[in-house]
Amino acid sequence: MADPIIVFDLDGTLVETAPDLLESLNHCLRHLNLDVVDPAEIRRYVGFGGRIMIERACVAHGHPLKQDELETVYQIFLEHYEGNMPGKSEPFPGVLDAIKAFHEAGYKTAVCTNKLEGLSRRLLEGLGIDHLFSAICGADTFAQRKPHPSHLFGTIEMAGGDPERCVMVGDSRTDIDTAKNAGIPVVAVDFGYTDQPVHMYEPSKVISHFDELTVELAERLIQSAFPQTA
Ligand SMILES: O=C(O)COP(=O)(O)O
Ligand SMILES: [Mg+2]
Repeated sequence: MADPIIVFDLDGTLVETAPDLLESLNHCLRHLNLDVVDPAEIRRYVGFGGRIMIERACVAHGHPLKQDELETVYQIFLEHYEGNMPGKSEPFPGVLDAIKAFHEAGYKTAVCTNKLEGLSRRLLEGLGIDHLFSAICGADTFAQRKPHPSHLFGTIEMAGGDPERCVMVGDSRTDIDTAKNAGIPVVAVDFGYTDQPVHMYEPSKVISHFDELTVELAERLIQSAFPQTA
């Protein structure tokens, strides 16, 4: 039988990656002779993958990129980002304790991210935490990416999880929309990367620290989303 499962977004939810994304994005902006982005600004551009982050930053800095220029800059970004991994990135406070408590309660955990799968694996391996996840699924793992629900459903299936005993945890509108599109309850962290405060996107619950992400909370959310599974 499939196990209950918690599916985590990566950037801004599981791992604080902004300092390294910032360095690699600014490496690209310098290459284009554009002004660099500051730590607060980059938080508005993350959530849809690296290409869109670069695109948004360049538009904001008065230099919209043509498709071929974007591809070139994206390759520069990937090379720089991958070459510096795991850099200053680290898991958010309390998340590893929360994962441990879920494992002890019989839950699986998995990652569903709009980062490329290879980069995601490399980052989690670099941090020594890849073994915690039964599946690590990126923007290029399936035909569709978040906010398409098949990215989340595919992750759950690959992990051996039960889609009717699942909670998604994310930091952005993309994650909240993904979970809603899949009919799965979603916990939003309020310390990640988003253009608007996450409560505006009406997740099932907002938390400010992972000590609030308890097995009891997950069970309550699952029970109200899927009363028949209780
Ligand atoms: O890198 C991004 O833009 C998004 O990554 P995430 O889906 O893990 O937040
Ligand atoms: Mg995120």
